Order: sequence, then C-alpha cells, then structure tokens
Amino acid sequence: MQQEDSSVTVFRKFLQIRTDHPNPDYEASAQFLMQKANEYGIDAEVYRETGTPIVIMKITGTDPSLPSLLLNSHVDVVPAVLESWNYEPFSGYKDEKGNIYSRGTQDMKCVCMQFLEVAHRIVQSKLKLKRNLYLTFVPDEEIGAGSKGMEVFVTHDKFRQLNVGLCIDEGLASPTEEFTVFYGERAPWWVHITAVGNAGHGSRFIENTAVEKLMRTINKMLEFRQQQFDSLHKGHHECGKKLGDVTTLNLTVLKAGINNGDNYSYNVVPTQAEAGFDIRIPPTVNLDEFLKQIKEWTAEEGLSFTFANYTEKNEMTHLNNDNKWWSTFKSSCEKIGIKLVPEIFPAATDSRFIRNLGIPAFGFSPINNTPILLHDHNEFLNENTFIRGIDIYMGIIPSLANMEP
Ligand SMILES: CSCC[C@H](NC=O)C(=O)O
Ligand SMILES: [Zn+2]
Ligand SMILES: [Zn+2]
Repeated sequence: MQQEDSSVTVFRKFLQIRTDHPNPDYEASAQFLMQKANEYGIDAEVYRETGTPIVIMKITGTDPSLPSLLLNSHVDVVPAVLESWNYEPFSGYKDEKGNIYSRGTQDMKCVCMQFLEVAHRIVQSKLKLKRNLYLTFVPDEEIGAGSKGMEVFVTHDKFRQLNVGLCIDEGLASPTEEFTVFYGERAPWWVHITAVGNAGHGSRFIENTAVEKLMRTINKMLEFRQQQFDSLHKGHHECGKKLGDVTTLNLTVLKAGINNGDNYSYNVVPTQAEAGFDIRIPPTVNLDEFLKQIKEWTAEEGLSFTFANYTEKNEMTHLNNDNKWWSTFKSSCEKIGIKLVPEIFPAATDSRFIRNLGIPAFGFSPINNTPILLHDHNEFLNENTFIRGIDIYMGIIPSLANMEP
C-alpha cells in the first residue's frame, strides 16, 4: 500500500479531536495546533482574552507596515448523530477510495489543516512574502448567542493590531468541476414570536386564543416563504437565482399547551403560544425595510417578538476591478486553471464580522466534485481533494500576500 501523505495524517488526527458542540475541547485543539506550529517552525501564540483559546500564527512579511493577509478558520464542529453514520464520526476513518469520513472533513477542519500546511510549506521553503500572513484558529463559529469566537475577537485591540487587509475564510464544497467563492452572506435573523390570548375550557368556543393569533402570523410568514421559494425556482437554472439570492424562512421552534411532564392538558386552552423562525436575508435586501415587514406581520394585539439572533448590518465585498484583492485572487485562480463561480453564502460564517468592519473577505474552500455535506450525516472529503486543495491555496495565498500596495 502507498504511504499516506503526511498532511493527510495530520488532518485525520485533527478530526479526532472532539471539538463538537455542546462541549468542544478547545484546549486539546489549541494544544495540537501549537505543537504543530512548533514542529513546523511557525510563530504562534494562544490568545485567551475572549474567554476561549484562539490560536494565532504569524509569518512576518518583508514590509510589515502593509495591510496583512488573514487566513481564518474555526475549529469547532456541529454534533454528529452516531446512529446515522456509517463510520464513527470522530475517528478520521478513511476507506479504500481515500474518502475520509468524519465530522468537520468539509466544515471546516480541512481548511484549518490546509492553511496550516500552506504556512508549513512557506516556512520550509523560506519563501519571502511582502505582507504579514496571519492564521487564526477560532472557536464558537457554529453557535449563535454567547459565542466567544470571531464576533468578540474583532472588537479586541489584538485583532486591530493584525491590520488585516483581506481575510480568507471557509466556503462550501462544490458538486461540479467549478469552485464557488463567496463575497457576501445572508443575514441570519432568528425571530421568536410570543402570542398571548384568552384561556378557558377546551370544550367551548374560546375566542382570541394565543394559538389562533400565532397561527395567523405564521400563515402570513409562510405565504412570504412560498413567494421566495417560487422566485428561486422559476426561470432558467443557468441564469436563475441561487439560494443566497432569496430570503429563506423556516419555522423551527413551536411551543404551546400545558405540559405536565409526561402528558398535556388537552382540555385547557393555553394563554401563551410561541414560534421561532430562522430567517436568512440576502445582503441586497434593506434590513430596515425587512424589520418593518416583521413588525407588520406581528402587529396584532397580543403578539410580540424578540430576536434570538440579529444584525442590523450586512456588508458585502465588492468584486469590481478596483478591488485589487479580487483581481489578484481571480487571476491566480486563472493561472492554476480553476474556474470560480462567485456567490452569496446561504448561511453565516465568521466572514460577516470581518466584512462589517469594512474589511474584504472571501469565503473559499478548495473542494470541487464533492457533494455538499456540511452539518450532514456521513460528511466526507477525499484525501486527493484535500491534497489538491493545499496546492490550490499555494497558487493563491502567496500572490495575495505579495500584492503590491
Ligand atoms: C447565527 S450564528 C450561527 C452560524 C451558523 N453557521 C454555520 O452553520 C449558521 O447557522 O449559519
Ligand atoms: Zn463552518
Ligand atoms: Zn458549520
């Protein structure tokens, strides 16, 4: 049998570190990364001021006064439902085709390890870069409220001192030969609606009940959902809209009824009912207008809402020719013969915190000809795709770090 590439071995070890929520072992991942940095001769430190460890690596450029290039990746992963996997999801298992099955193979421990390997190669080959190159390995990307990751880190002086000119973060796998690159993302709004109304005996025609009011709102919102669904699906597939171009809205939380532990009071009309929505809004939508829309949907007496996740700002990175980071990114991809398709990221990544500071960010995972399996059962990545990804990054990252001011 052929010997495994050492980068793949390191990747598979990193997959075995249990950084899955709800109890990610960030100490173990920080220790692993620090040990690798030490072994590869890369300057590194663990920054702890946000409350959880962030590993920061640095390769100093020949002109450190220039805005730097930041390679950001998150080390946490979503949970895995063991019974639904064909292999143990934290084992780093590789089959005879070279497919590696584990949580995080796509999202995004692959990119963590590819960035690390890029830094390794740069240091090893004594390649001199003009700009400072930073790698940050952050926690808590996968959770909303209470995150101690990038959202907090960008408010620290430590982040400002990195003087970031461009950030590269995760994208998505692409099922075709082409690669997707993301220049913006949809704003994640999690809306929690509470309805209160009249109570009474379940045998009577009680009026103005909480459930009735809540259902009217839900129906208005689902009608909007249908319109958005139709606008996504009509028209030609080729020139038509992508998921990132429309607003999605899903009813993900629903709560009502008097619960007595192992049973419900079916004959009591409840005074309160609640619904939670995961709404994702494209960066082209005016967020003030959309907030008005939600207020209209919930205008009825007895209804109120709060946000479990909210942002009033959702900046994009503009892909015009004045943006030298983009023209450099694009031309280096052309040089290595890979085709890019620019899109809006349908979900949320740490890039949004960077873009909202006015700093450009590209979401790009060098994964093609692979089904999109992030957060799914049996998430996998082929080892050859992983290795080629390092070569692709090597074709892009040094060019960006050497970009003329
Ligand atoms: C709003 S914080 C949650 C971020 C999460 N990111 C990846 O899946 C998402 O749901 O898009
Ligand atoms: Zn991710
Ligand atoms: Zn994710």
